[in-house]
Amino acid sequence: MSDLTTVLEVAGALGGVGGFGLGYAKVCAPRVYWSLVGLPVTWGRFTVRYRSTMDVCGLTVQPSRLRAFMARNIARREVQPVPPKIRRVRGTSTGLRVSLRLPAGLEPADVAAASERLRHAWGVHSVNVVETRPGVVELRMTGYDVLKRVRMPRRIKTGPMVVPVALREDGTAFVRDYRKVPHGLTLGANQSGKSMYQRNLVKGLAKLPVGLVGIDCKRGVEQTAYAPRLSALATTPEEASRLLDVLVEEMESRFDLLSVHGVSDLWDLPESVRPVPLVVLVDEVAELFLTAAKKDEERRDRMVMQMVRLGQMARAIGIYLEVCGQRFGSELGRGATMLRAQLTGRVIHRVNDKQTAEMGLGDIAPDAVFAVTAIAPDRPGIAVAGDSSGGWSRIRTPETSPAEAAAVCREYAHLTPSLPALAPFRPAVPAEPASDDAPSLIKPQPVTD
Ligand SMILES: Nc1ncnc2c1ncn2[C@@H]1O[C@H](COP(=O)(O)OP(=O)(O)OP(=O)(O)O)[C@@H](O)[C@H]1O
Repeated sequence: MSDLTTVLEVAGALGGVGGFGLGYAKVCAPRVYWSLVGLPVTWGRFTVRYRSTMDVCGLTVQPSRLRAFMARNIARREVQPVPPKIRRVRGTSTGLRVSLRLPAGLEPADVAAASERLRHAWGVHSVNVVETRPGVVELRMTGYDVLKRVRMPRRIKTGPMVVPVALREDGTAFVRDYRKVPHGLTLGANQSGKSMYQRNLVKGLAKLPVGLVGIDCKRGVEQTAYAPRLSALATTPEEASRLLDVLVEEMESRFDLLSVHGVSDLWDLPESVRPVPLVVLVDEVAELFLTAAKKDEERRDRMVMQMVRLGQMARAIGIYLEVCGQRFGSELGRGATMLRAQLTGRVIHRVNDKQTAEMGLGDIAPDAVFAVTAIAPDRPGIAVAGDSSGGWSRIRTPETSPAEAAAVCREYAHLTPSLPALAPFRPAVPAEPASDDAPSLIKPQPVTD
């Protein structure tokens, strides 16, 4: 009897420790908890309840006459409504992916409309529906809130101008693919996470063979730290205006090069003559539009016109715009909405009013405006990313400190291209912070080629 009691006591203790361990893992290591407990349970629940869930969620169709006829003659049983056919079920470290072939009569929008009901039925955190091919959708379920503590997936599709920046709420990576969506706009109120987003972007871009050009008219407070990796930096509207003129000249000379080689796109040029792609990072865009005196208006108008020209034509010659600000509407002045229309890669953080959310997404993904207004103030970094296809998703960047981004820029400084036209704008490089002393500035070496 005492042996049995001991065994029960040990089993109880182990159970308690195990239960505590699982409870701890659920809160502090949700990925581990999901892999050990959530995934098998959800997979089982999905398998057992699939047909009935699809039925009650209105995701079944009446069988075809032929099927009904065959069923009557062969099986002699009542014919059931038909749910989408399961093609593949795959567990991931964040959730469960199910690929479904839709029967005639169901469309992806029907499944998307039922995603909230499916989420409750299978007890998962979220269900996102993505059309992967005509007639095939993928249900991307997440077992826990992956945006709470962001960890980027280990395997991410890369490409010559592809930068992983953030995590989507379905557990996949959100990437900026400049060849697909050449120009981007990031909006958000104070403390919404714009700088963190830019930091992640710069950290990714710094590792690619591209030239980075900074325009930061807040006296360079954000972008000076990236100096080792910047080919040019403008910190005042006057400098920005001159830099934009140079970029437009660069664009024109690149077009001449394309015409000499009889191609219409930078990426069609032979590698030996292909100029390096440039990403122009504009921080706090409103600073470029604001004018204190009448005499500044002419410069402002010219600057906006140059940016609109770059927005309209520079994709073909590999110059991409990445603009960031708090608001971007017609109140900024002439040309603002024309420029905004060119910036189709939109990332909108928490904003102060619905009107700003509409400025950001109303023209390209109107369904996403509500999602922006619903971003909670206590979750900085959450944003809604939309593009001109009308699709959108909720994203969040991993936390990256300014020191981390600056360190990556220093590490990849050797990739900074020497562009003679931009040499006058090459920023001074802050010395590596060795102590708590204020960083000193080292003047850049003159560009020789
Ligand atoms: N992805 C994120 N995850 C966690 N915390 C974040 C994230 N993004 C931003 N934050 C936090 O939110 C705060 C504000 O972020 P950030 O400075 O990027 O905002 P901002 O929009 O650039 O603000 P401002 O316009 O005032 O400069 C910071 O304390 C930052 O650590």
